[in-house]
Amino acid sequence: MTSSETPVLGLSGAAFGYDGNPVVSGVDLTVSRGEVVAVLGPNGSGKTTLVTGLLGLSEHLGGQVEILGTPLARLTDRTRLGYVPQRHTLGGGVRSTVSEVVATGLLASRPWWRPAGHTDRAAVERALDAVGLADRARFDVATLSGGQQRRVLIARALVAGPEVIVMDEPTAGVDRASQGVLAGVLQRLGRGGTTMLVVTHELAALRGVVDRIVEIDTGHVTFDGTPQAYADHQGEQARSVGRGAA
Ligand SMILES: Nc1ncnc2c1ncn2[C@@H]1O[C@H](COP(=O)(O)OP(=O)(O)OP(=O)(O)O)[C@@H](O)[C@H]1O
Repeated sequence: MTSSETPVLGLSGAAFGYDGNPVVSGVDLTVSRGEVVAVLGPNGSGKTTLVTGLLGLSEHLGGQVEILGTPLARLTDRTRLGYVPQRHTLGGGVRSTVSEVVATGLLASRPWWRPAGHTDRAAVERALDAVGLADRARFDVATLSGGQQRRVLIARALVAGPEVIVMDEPTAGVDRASQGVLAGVLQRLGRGGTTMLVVTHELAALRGVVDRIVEIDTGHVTFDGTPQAYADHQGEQARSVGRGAA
């Protein structure tokens, strides 16, 4: 058990990368229960490497990383983290209903020999309800729009009841109206107390949803604070560039 004061994520001097080579390093980051944190930064700065490192999908190459009070290397129950991967929709190759896709999010927590029961079906219904797709449960996923498919993937990440959800660009590549719907889904989850770490290039789409911004540039954290402080920081940077050009 973790107490409510135990940070959901606690990183100190953390480094993550590939094949032994760090891409992000020196990351100090503490995320408390219920926080909704946007991770911003230029292309290739290491945002995905950082968040996938928390999921054990990129290599942890240094520093301390604790998830819900447990060192990353000792975290055996991966269902405590939910993950919505980057640029992912559900193509037409696989014929599955929306419910079936969401139910795959329960596979890690259910022994293979136990068929889905009432509790599992109720969890799928709750997750679909949370993303506003309860009425699409029996639809073939391939018939859904890109934005709706993202919501199916969010439901899949939610269904096992994770304590933190990591999302990699959930609003990228969908039209503005769908971005608004997705932002509404994230806002409801955030208000319900779900801790989220959201990599995004589209901060405007998530205005009012995130309560903290972490900026990564060339593998290092270059800002960590509130959206208002970030706006001030950007204004200050723009002014100093202007002064340099004058
Ligand atoms: N699987 C991998 N193996 C080796 N290097 C990788 C791998 N994935 C990413 N990289 C490298 O790590 C660096 C950071 O990539 P990363 O995807 O973390 O950045 P990002 O900030 O998420 O970028 P974007 O905004 O474009 O998604 C890049 O130089 C990239 O080429």
